Amino acid sequence: MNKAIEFKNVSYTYLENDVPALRKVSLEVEEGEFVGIVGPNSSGKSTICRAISGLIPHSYSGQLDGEIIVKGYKTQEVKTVELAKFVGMVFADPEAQLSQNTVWEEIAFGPANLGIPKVEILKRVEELVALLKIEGLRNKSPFTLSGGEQQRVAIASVLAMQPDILVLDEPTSNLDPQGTAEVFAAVRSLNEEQHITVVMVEHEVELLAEFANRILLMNKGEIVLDGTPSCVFRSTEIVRQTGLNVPQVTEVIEILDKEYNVWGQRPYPLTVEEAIKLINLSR
Ligand SMILES: Nc1ncnc2c1ncn2[C@@H]1O[C@H](COP(=O)(O)OP(=O)(O)OP(=O)(O)O)[C@@H](O)[C@H]1O
Repeated sequence: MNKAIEFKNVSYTYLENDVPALRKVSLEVEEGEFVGIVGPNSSGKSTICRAISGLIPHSYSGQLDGEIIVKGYKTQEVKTVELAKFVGMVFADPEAQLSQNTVWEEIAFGPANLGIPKVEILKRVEELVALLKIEGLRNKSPFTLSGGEQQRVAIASVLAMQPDILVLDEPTSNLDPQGTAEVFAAVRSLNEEQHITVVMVEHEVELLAEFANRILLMNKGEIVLDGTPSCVFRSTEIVRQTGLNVPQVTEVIEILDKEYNVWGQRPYPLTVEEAIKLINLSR
């Protein structure tokens, strides 16, 4: 397995801020992983995303120590336009990422700026509208779409640059449940079928528990837990100490177990499906 992202002892303090946003963070992400980042407000989640995409240090002022290596390149030494060929970044507000008259032009915009030949751009746009299930929206204005559709267009326009790594910073925080489900389904298929490495900051712990294969729990600029969703969300005490909730199913089973000792040696489930499976297995 090749490393997609490496943080070696990374600390970062924004200019005019006394408190470091990242404190000696070390991290290795292999190609093809789907990493979910959770943590309370101000714990450093967005800062990690900015550091992966090179916005830190290139577009933010502050003190960066340690080394960040993306696809073998030290981000400190490579311009953000160069890094954009490896890393695509999607933000919370889909509308703010859109600028063109039609969905087609929106997706073609990035590669056209890079001077990619028109035939290649055509091919990429057609592949992406199919992949993100937005074929019917090609000629529509991005500004007339639903939040979920807009976010999928934003993801498609980032993917048009063919990055190996997709970083999403709370991509569903402005979306309704339907839009959230659309974005998660799209990201899962990009990860599983296109083998794109995914790093996703998300408040929806239930969905991350189901979709990600690794969770980082951040608190006060540090990674306090790093493991499979099952390993992280079953560390209920540590998760709660940071002020976060564990998935609701896990919480209910834990309460029942503590009160009535009904769960035995089985691991606490993270999803309803898992709970039903574990209950059926023990019948
Ligand atoms: N542009 C900035 N300038 C100065 N300080 C910043 C900036 N962005 C973030 N910070 C500070 O860095 C720390 C970490 O912020 P960050 O946005 O990475 O946290 P977060 O976990 O993403 O929070 P949230 O969940 O609220 O978005 C916070 O103390 C925050 O105030």
